[in-house]
Amino acid sequence: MSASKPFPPLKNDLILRAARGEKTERAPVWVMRQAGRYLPEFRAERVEHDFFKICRTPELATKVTLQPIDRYDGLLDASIIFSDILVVPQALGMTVEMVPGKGPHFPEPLVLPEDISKLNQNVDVHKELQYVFDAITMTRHALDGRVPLIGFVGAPWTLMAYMVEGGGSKTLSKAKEWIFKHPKTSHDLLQRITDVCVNFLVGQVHAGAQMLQVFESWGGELSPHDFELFSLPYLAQIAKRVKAELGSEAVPMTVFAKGSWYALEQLSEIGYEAVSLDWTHDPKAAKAITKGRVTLQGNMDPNLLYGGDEAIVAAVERMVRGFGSTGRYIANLGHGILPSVPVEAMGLFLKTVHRVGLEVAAEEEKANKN
Ligand SMILES: Cc1c2[nH]c(c1CCC(=O)O)Cc1[nH]c(c(CCC(=O)O)c1C)Cc1[nH]c(c(CCC(=O)O)c1C)Cc1[nH]c(c(C)c1CCC(=O)O)C2
Repeated sequence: MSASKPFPPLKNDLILRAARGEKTERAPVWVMRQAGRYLPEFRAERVEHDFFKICRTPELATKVTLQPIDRYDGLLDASIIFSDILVVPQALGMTVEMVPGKGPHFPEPLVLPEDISKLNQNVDVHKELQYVFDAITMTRHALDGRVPLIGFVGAPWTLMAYMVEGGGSKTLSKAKEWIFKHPKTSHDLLQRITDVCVNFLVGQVHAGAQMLQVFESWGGELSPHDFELFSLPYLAQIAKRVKAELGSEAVPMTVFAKGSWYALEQLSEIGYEAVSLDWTHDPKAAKAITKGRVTLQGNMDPNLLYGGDEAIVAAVERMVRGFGSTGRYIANLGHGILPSVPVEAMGLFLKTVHRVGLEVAAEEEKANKN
């Protein structure tokens, strides 16, 4: 697979325009974890293949990335490459298993500060993560220009937390012990993860990714003070360095710091075109804080997809009317879609975003003429 063969022309660039702050005919929409277990066709692949086998096999990653695009034909305005944030700890030399029903598991997490010496030095992303680049290039061709392809990484604090906790955790007490007791080693570790993230994102764009998202899924576990010390500087560094390295090839970047509502203003000032919001933000309040500096993405509570048709429609109305439809807005959920959501509920969410988005766009145009 080579990135040198030209990619098919893009037929739908709504999300790229929305991210760059250009006017759109309606708000674009996609959903975090749109390829995943709520789709029966994804579960069928998982019966056959281990999770990381799918990630590591470009044909399989391409196939599942396209599953939601095909099923919700014409309703999704972006695809996101099928992979996981935990491929970066793997590239750093750690073993990560995906245990069905339990989630990620690291048999040998980082326990003592000196354990970071066991991690690979100077990670060559082309050696360790070439399979992601190949999957991106293959998917970009297979998409045939239907929608843009998003690449992603986990943010350094979230990845460090997994590497120290050894998996999910309710309290993050081990990772927090590190930052409080061993701040210097923690910063060393965060910097090493950042360096890999930067090279990995640059490589994803060279392979064909048209937009990038950084997932700080555990941002909200930090106090505002600790977020400013252990998350924000690395998020800022990633945006700055990726853009500098890509130069004229730079693509729009989104930051999603789940739970870090207190940092919205700062997140809108560190070089990302878009900030993704969880459902604890009120749309109008978030717009007032960010003052049009960035595109906002989100933010319906994913659990509303269990709430029945009426609740879904009402929530989409509130969301799209709150954010507006034609400027600096990308519709999404406030976090990943949950595994037991009915496929019809996702369909209704997407259709309603389109319908309300077009209605609001027409109203906005009328208001602008008056
Ligand atoms: C924290 C995080 C992870 N992975 C990811 C995050 C950040 C987003 C978030 O906050 O949810 C990101 C991610 N994970 C996955 C994608 C693929 C693209 C997409 O969004 O469709 C993306 C973008 C696939 C996946 N990643 C995972 C699955 C399910 C695994 C399976 O099939 O067994 C999928 C489809 C596994 C995973 N991977 C991770 C966890 C905690 C789990 C287990 C929880 C769960 O099972 O949902 C780590």
